[in-house]
Amino acid sequence: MRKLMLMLPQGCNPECRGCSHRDWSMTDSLEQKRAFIKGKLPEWASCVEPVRSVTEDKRWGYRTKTTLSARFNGNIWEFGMWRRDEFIPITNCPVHTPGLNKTLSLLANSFPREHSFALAYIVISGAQAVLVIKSKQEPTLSWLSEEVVKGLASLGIEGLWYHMNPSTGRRIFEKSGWRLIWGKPRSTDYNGLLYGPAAFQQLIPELYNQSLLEAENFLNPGIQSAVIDLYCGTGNSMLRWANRDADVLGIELGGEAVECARLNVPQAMVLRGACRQRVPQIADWADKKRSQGKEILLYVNPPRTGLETEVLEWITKQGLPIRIAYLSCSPGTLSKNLKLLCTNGYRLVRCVPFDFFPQTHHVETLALLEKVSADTH
Ligand SMILES: C[S@@+](CC[C@H](N)C(=O)[O-])C[C@H]1O[C@@H](n2cnc3c(N)ncnc32)[C@H](O)[C@@H]1O
Repeated sequence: MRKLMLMLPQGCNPECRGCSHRDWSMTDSLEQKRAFIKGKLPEWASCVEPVRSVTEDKRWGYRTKTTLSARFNGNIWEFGMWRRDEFIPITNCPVHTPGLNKTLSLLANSFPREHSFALAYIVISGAQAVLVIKSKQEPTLSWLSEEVVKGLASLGIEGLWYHMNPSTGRRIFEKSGWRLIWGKPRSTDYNGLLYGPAAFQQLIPELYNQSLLEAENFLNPGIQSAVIDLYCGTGNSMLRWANRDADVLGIELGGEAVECARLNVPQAMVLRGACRQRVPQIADWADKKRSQGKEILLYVNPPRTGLETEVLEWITKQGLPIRIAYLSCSPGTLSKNLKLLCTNGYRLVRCVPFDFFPQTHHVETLALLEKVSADTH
């Protein structure tokens, strides 16, 4: 595909590989994303709708969360990413919100200027900031002056954590080793739901809510429905089903997300664990709801690895969900999962891509499926 090359915006480090569409026009980027999905889903290419995005002015400065490596270069603290042995500093990233960049700069200028402050990563998620320390020993707090705290608060930060993780590597967060060093442990997201420093959160509320609305319109839950929400996070989707008086079961692996989801959607039953391990409970719950005369609906939003084999087996063998909304961040695993679902009683009705990560090659896809006929299974 021929594409128009644009100038990089101010602050963008040409060495950074984070945004491979950053010098493409919006039209080129969205066309490439749609073509990429069609290429991954050739059987359903005609179902793939144009990619929904936000207006040009909202395609920069949208990231309210980031995870960056940290290093002390002998003089100052820097945040960025490692490529093999080379450190690529990211100081004023144009896809970050200005507030996020200011928070990073304030913290970098406040930390003790010494290698013994064993900071490995900084993770900022909305109003919660985590300093991941590659040591068992908690570092000094002498740097956290009233002035720093005031500065953080003025930038919208509400909770600051040390996370002691001596073995931190690719896996940044462990279950233990968390200590809130300032502020409060939970904040409220754009939809009014509680979240903590480790929970997953989608960016660009306008688009995310559009994807939830599409799923809601398709699933059409009501008092007659029982909705199974897999990989439910803090409960943004579950709240929609519960608000329409459906019975709701959510499954989520992250402890903090489960804790928040239970508070955010008290009407729902939320189980903690990997979905594959919760299949027996999912099956029991669905059978019970069926015997009460409820229709079964399914909403899934798994990580890149897609639906687990055990979950797919339950769906295809029992065939209980009459409609499925599947929000996927990986067209590759979506394609594999769709092949199985569509040769086992389901039909893809629509495929709506969303540009949740402008400037990058990433694209999210909402696949809407219905059961072919009630007596297929
Ligand atoms: C793409 S996020 C979606 C979260 C939520 N649906 C939302 O929109 O905010 C995937 C979620 O699945 C959780 N997760 C990852 N592996 C899981 C598994 N095997 N079983 C259940 N949840 C899992 C993650 O903790 C994360 O919250």
